[in-house]
Amino acid sequence: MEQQRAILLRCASGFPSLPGEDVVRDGGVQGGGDDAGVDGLPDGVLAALRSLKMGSAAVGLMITASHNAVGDNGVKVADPSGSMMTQLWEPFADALAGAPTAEDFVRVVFEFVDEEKIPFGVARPSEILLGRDTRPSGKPSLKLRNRYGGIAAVVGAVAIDMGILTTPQLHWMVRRRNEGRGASEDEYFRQLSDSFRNAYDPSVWVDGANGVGGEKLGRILNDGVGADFVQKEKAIPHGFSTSDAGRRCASLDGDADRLVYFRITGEEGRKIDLTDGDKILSLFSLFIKEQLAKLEEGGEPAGRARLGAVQTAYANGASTEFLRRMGMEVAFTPTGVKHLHEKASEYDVGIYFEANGHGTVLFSDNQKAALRLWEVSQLINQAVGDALSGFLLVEAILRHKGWSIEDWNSLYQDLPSRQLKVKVADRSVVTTANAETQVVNPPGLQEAIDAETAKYPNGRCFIRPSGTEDVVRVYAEAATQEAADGLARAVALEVGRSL
Ligand SMILES: CC(=O)N[C@H]1[C@@H](OP(=O)(O)O)O[C@H](CO)[C@@H](O)[C@@H]1O
Ligand SMILES: [Mg+2]
Repeated sequence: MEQQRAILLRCASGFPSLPGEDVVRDGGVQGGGDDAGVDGLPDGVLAALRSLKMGSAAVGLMITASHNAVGDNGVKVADPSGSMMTQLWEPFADALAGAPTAEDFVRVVFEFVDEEKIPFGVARPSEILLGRDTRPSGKPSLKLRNRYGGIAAVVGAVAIDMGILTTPQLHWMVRRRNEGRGASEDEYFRQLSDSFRNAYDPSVWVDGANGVGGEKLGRILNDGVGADFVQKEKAIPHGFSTSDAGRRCASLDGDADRLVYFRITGEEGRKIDLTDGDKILSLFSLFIKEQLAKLEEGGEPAGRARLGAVQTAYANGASTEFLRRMGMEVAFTPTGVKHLHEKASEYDVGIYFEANGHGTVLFSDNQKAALRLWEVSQLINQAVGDALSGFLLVEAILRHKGWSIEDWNSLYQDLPSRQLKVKVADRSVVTTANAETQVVNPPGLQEAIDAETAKYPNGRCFIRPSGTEDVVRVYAEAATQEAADGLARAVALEVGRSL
């Protein structure tokens, strides 16, 4: 234990040569001084400890900042099941990342090891699968070397560089590896293509956000592109033009775990018709409900499955109404896929999507017995939301129904909406309740929002602190675009005044 403490301290102090390098298979890490320091060390240590806690099962570490600007970077940790790292460990991750000195870092680690009874220092090596997106900062560098060093310093664990991957591919690989099944990229694509023969329509164009998703789909198209841009700005991404009007287009984000569709209308300059995550949820719900009804008609007990849709407050109000009218049970959770995923797993078939295009379908074991659904369950990534498998399933269902993107889009008409962000010094002063739809603190702000909202017919508005940026987000819906814009602006001013 003392030796482990000394090794960790040495790593955390930023020594250029790290212990355990020879147990690392890294395929080309340079020792250069391109980005000196110990960035990456906390994530390496975190992932290695998580693996130890879970009986040395494989854990994933994805180096990506998803839809954020190319200069940003971050990491995502995949648990041994392939889902996101347990929320119970988030305070520890924050404490590691925020430790001001090497000594503090080591103290945080050892306190946590004691508290969680992690079998620290055992001989059995754990395995960390590393993935990265196409950002230049993801390239093998000193940061990566620190990650390896951090991993090795904990237990002599082995890090395996899986190369450039989508986030969902890495989650899938972690899950498969821990099931003792083939986990290569070839196997990922084999599973997708086996369950998706002939569904890809070559007339569909894809905006890959210049990210790893595009590369995986055949290298397509990063500022002014991607699912976040298309969904929030409702504008045509770079690389597309009004001459593509009418065509069905899909847009992924930088690490391919978000998917939205759009159609360039060609009217009023650069306008698009957005078919967002809410509509993907609606399409999937419709299809799965129909299949269940058929099974039930045929006397199949699987047809009586408990089917649920999971949304956040950002879901367009019209989508919720559509789902409820269809007879779906609809549940709401706070923002962030970890919350939606957890809720969806309570159903026999749980479908979740954020409006921005993160989501997937989860099947309980008894449901997978139903054959069509089995095919769908094979196609759609059970570990995490995956834009590539989501895209293929949309294409398969549209083909099955003979639908165009207009048919699909006309399931319901979106209510006009507006999202704004207000830059604040300390977003943590805002706290919310009721799946983020009510402000608890600062006092009086919810009353001010209610008063503004009451001025607009069909108005709905909420605010919440972002989990990823130093901003408070404002969302408003109303009967007209002008009204939604007006409500969002008025509430943004209230937020500014009260913080
Ligand atoms: C309004 C919005 O799109 N929020 C996004 C954004 O979170 P914030 O906590 O709102 O910053 O990034 C998350 C991670 O990608 C995503 O899950 C979430 O939906
Ligand atoms: Mg993403």
